[in-house]
Amino acid sequence: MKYYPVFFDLREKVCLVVGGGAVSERKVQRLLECGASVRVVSKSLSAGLQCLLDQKQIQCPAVRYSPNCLDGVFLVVCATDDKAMNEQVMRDCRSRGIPVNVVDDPELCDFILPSIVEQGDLTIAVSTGGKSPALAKCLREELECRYGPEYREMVDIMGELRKRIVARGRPTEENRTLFEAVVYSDILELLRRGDLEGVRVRVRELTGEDLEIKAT
Ligand SMILES: C[C@@]1(CC(=O)O)c2cc3[nH]c(cc4nc(cc5[nH]c(cc(n2)[C@H]1CCC(=O)O)[C@@](C)(CC(=O)O)[C@@H]5CCC(=O)O)C(CC(=O)O)=C4CCC(=O)O)c(CCC(=O)O)c3CC(=O)O
Ligand SMILES: NC(=O)C1=CN([C@@H]2O[C@H](COP(=O)(O)OP(=O)(O)OC[C@H]3O[C@@H](n4cnc5c(N)ncnc54)[C@H](O)[C@@H]3O)[C@@H](O)[C@H]2O)C=CC1
Repeated sequence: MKYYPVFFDLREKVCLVVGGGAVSERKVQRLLECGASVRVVSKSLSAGLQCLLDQKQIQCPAVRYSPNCLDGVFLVVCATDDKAMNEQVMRDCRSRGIPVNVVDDPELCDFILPSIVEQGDLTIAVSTGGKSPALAKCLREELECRYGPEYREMVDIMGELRKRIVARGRPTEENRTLFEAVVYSDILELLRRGDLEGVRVRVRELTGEDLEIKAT
């Protein structure tokens, strides 16, 4: 069994979460962070979900699930503790071609969710192919220590440099050599030390670009 890892752009897309407990709340939080428009259908809501509803950050169009809850929905996460309900949601999604995650049953899932480390626009996703969420979480905690805020700054620097260097219109091979020189330089170390002037000097030496380096 091999999963296909992808990064979806969920902005403005409607995502449905069925169930309103602690697990749903975690999934809803992540969907909101990614800019999704989140609908929750559940017999009850956790305190956190109720709060999101009061703040109009989520919609709760129904208390009882029915197949028309799937109208206009891009993807579904099903997190009830009712196995029959989970199976029904999965079948309805299948027949409409909507990808579904059933949290307590990988066999019913079209996709599973990884454990995630984020530093700005850097995302490191860990999956054990569904074998051990506890191990995925443990690795995530380790990676969080290893990949600190300097990576957020590094990604921003690389993003800006890439824009400028690609705009020069030179061959890809030449650009790649430049990007690699920056990535493998001591810039990460300088960022860790907070030596922003040092970073600016090094970027200029390596690429000829004069970037304004801001602490984030
Ligand atoms: C297959 C998958 C489907 C999916 O949900 O997408 C799935 C399934 C199940 N999880 C279960 C339990 C737990 N899940 C967690 C935590 C997380 N689970 C997540 C993902 C996934 N969980 C997918 C596979 C990911 C992979 O490939 O590794 C994470 C990574 C992401 C997220 O949920 O957003 C998130 C960590 C977030 C973080 O970094 O903190 C913890 C730990 C804790 O809560 O402390 C426990 C208790 C400890 C344990 O059991 O390991 C159970 C048994 C339920 C029961 O006992 O009845 C099942 C069902 C089964 O395995 O059959
Ligand atoms: N994948 C994961 O990360 C994990 C999965 N689980 C599993 O996820 C499931 C949910 O866990 P919790 O959120 O802790 O449970 P919970 O009991 O707090 O929440 C279940 C929610 O589903 C709603 N619900 C139940 N039947 C429903 C129906 N027919 N229609 C609509 N809503 C309905 C309930 O009102 C409640 O809001 C459990 O089955 C648990 O075994 C548990 C831990 C981690």
